[in-house]
Amino acid sequence: MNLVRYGLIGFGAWGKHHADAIAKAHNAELVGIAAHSEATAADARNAYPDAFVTTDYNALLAREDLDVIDVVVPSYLHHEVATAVLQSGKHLLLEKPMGIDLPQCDSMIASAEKHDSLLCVGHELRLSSMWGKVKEMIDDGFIGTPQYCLVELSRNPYRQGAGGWRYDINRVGNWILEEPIHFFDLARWYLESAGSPRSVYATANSRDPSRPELQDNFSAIMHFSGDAYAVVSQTLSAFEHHQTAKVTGSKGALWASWSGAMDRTRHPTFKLRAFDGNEVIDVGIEKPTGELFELEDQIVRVAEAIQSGRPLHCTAQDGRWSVAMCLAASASVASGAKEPIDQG
Ligand SMILES: NC(=O)C1=CN([C@@H]2O[C@H](COP(=O)(O)OP(=O)(O)OC[C@H]3O[C@@H](n4cnc5c(N)ncnc54)[C@H](OP(=O)(O)O)[C@@H]3O)[C@@H](O)[C@H]2O)C=CC1
Ligand SMILES: O=C1CO[C@H](CO)[C@@H](O)[C@@H]1O
Repeated sequence: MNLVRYGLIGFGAWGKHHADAIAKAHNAELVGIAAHSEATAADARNAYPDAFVTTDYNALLAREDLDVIDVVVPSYLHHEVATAVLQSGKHLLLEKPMGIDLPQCDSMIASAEKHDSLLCVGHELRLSSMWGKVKEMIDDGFIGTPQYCLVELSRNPYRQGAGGWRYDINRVGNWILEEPIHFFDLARWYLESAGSPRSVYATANSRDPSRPELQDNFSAIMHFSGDAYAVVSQTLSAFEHHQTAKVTGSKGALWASWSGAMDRTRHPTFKLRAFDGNEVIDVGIEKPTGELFELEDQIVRVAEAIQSGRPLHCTAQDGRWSVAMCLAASASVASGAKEPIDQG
């Protein structure tokens, strides 16, 4: 089968990992890269001398030898760049958050439908051998009817990002869209049988009085249409990177944990323990898990969707839900009240 031809827009901290994952993929090739500054373009040329490199993403999009464009730019540019990709008629892998507001998400969904393009959003944790195993065991009925889910992270502070975009509320949207968005996505996925997320109550605070709008500590309780609920909690005032998910049901419980020196380590420790109502077992995880591994699987999975129609792990609608949950949580932090979640 022909290799799927990838173009990449954005060659920053995470974009470089995307490039590496595309170059490694058995079913893909990295044909071109659009960077922003000349300095970043020079980095891309050095790392990938055979690739077409430009500082104008429209020059990349004008090429006819590309099947899919992978967009890894600061979040406030997702809508602008993704729209140009879809208008060029190519498939799209777009990093999370899908957009920083819901009209952006809706217009990208409409554009993908109009151009008959695949639109995958980069919630790669769904492909994890461990976070995905939790989902598989829930769906197999291991814990009975799922009723409660906690996803929690304790980590070191965010990086600034190119030109400081991650610490500028107008460009980042809010900090819930940065990392808790992954956990809202997991919680909704795990509690899928409980119906749709309906409302959220959230609270947050900042460790730095000069930027109260950027909140280091964040906690939310999200209610589903049945009586199930999820708790998402994160602190950025800690050390290393330690993530936990606990899911309980009418019969049993699952407890997954992951720890690394940082989010991008290739040498994490991780464990999944499971209780079926009778005994506690350690569940074997067949391959390493961590966002670099999941990113590699995501690149392959999108290529498979193009080659053979394999369903995407995370659709545009899933990406929109994740943004909707974060925006409702952000509104709740501001209002101090429980807020409804947009149902689309
Ligand atoms: N799914 C996940 O687990 C993760 C997702 N992300 C998401 O990925 C995105 C990028 O994050 P990250 O890599 O950390 O951010 P960085 O700030 O490190 O990198 C962003 C890059 O985008 C480039 N850029 C800006 N404008 C353009 C443009 N018009 N054309 C081409 N390139 C452009 C910048 O170029 P220059 O350097 O030249 O200024 C920079 O290199 C964000 O949306 C973030 O939320 C990030 C980490 C993990
Ligand atoms: O998963 C992630 C790791 O942290 C980054 C911020 O530093 C996020 O952008 C990202 O989504």
